[in-house]
Amino acid sequence: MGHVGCIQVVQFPRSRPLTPLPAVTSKGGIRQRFLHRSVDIPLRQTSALPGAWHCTRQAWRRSRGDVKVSMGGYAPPEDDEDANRPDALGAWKRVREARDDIDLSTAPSEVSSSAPNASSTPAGIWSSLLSTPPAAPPQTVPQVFPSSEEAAAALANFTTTAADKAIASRGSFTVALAGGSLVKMLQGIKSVAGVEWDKWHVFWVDERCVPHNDPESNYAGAEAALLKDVPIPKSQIYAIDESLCQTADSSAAEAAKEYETRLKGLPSDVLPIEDGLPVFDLLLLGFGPDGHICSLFPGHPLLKVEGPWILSIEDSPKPPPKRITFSLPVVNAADQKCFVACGDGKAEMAAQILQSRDSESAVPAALVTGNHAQWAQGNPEGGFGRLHSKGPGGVDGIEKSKRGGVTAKEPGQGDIENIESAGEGDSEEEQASLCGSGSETNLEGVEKGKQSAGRKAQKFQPFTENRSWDMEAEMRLEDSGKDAKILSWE
Ligand SMILES: O=C(O)[C@H](O)[C@@H](O)[C@H](O)[C@H](O)COP(=O)(O)O
Repeated sequence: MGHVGCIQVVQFPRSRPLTPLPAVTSKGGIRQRFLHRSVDIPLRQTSALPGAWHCTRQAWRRSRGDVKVSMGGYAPPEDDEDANRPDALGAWKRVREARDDIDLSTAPSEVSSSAPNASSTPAGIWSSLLSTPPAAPPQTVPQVFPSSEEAAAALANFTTTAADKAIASRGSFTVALAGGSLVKMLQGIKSVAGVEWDKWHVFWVDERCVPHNDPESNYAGAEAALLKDVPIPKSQIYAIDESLCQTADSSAAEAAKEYETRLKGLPSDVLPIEDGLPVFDLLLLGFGPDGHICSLFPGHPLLKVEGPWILSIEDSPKPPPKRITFSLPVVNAADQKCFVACGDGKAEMAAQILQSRDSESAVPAALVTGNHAQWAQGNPEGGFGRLHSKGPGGVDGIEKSKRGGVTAKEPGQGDIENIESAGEGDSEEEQASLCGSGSETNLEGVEKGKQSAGRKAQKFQPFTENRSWDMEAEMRLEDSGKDAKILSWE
C-alpha cells in the first residue's frame, strides 16, 4: 500500500468493519473515533507528528487486538523492546526511528480523496480520517448528586452499561468492588432491568482479612446490599478465602497469595491478561479521607510494589489492620475505574486529588490513570459546592450552575471532570440513607440503607471520554532525558 511516513490503520481479516464517528479536536490534535465491537477506539493526530495517527494504549486494549495500528514500511529496531509494542508507544518509537528518512507531513496520496468503501479497507479508513471535519469536543459530565439515592441510581446505570458493553464484546463482565461507603450504594444496581447476571464475575479490589460473617467484611457488605438478591452464580463471586482469615494470627500474605492464584486460574475470556496484568472491565472505587484507594495508603511501601497482583498489608492505618489489596499496577490496568465519594466530608480530598494528579505529592487516588467516572453525593451548597472556588480546596474551571449545583466550564487535565447538580437537595435524612460516615461497619450501613425511600427516575449522562495519552508531553519528557515510560498516561 506504500503508506510511507504514516501510521497505517489495519484491520485483521476477520474483524468487523470499523464505523467512523465524527472527528473532534482535542488537546494536542484532531481525534477520530471508531465504533468497533461496541467500543470506541479513538485515534488522534498530533501536531508533533503530522500525518501520523495514534491510538491510546487503553483503546488498543479495548479493541482486544482486533485493530492494529502499525507503521507501514518500517520494521522496529530489534534492540528496542518498546518499539516492538503493537500499540501507540511502539508506533511512535518506530516513527521516531524513521523520521530522519521520511517526510512525515505527507499523507499517502492514494487515500487522500478517492478511496473506495470508507470503512472496510485501510485506504478507505484513511480516506474517511482525512475527510471528516473536526467537530466540537464532547462534554463529559460526571456528577455530584444531592441525594445518595440519585448517586446510587447513576452508579447503577453506569455499571450496567459497562456490563452490557463487556458482555457484547467477550461474553462476560468483571467488576471489582471496594468496601467502605461505596457498599451501600451498590443497592441501586439490583433494580436495573434486563441485566445478564449470569455473565457477571465479582471481585474485590481490597478485602479485610476477616471471616465472611464479620461485620467488617467487604464481601458481607456487598452480599447484603446486592449479591444475595441477584442471580450471579456463586462460582463467579470471588470472595477472600475465609478459611485463611479465622484468627488474629492469620496471615494476610497467605490470603493474598491464594486470591492471586485463583485469579490467575481464570480463563482469558473471563479475565484477559495484558502486559502481565489482569484487565478488569470495571473497578468501583472509593477513596478515603487521606486519599487512599483499595488498601493502598499514602506513603506506604505497597504503593510502589509492581510484581504481584494481590498484596497483603498487616499494618493498615484504617482498621482492621490485616487486609489484601489489588496493587496499583492492577488498578491502573483495568479498563474503567469509577470513584464514588460519599458525603461532604470527601469534598476537600476530592479537590486535593484533582490538584495533585501528576505531581510528586499525589495521594494514591490521584495515581489512578486512564478512564474515570466520578459520582459524588454531597450538598451542592456544602463541601462539594465549594469545589467551584479558586481558594483552598477549590478547583479551577468548575463553576456553580443555575440550579445550585456545580458544573465544570471545560474538561481540563487533572479535573475530577465536570460536576453537575442532578436536582434540588433532599432532606438530611434522605442524604444519609445510602451514604454512611464510613466509620460504621459495612453491614450496619446496609441495614440503614434498606430503610431509604425508593429511588427517583433520572436523566444520566455517562462519562465516556478518555483521559487521552498525551504524546507531545511524552516526547517532551523523553527529550528532557527523563524516563519516558509513562505508559499508563492515557
Ligand atoms: O476496605 C476498605 O476500607 C475499603 O475497601 C476501602 O478501599 C474504601 O474504598 C476506602 O477506605 C474508602 O472508604 P470510605 O468510603 O468508607 O471512606
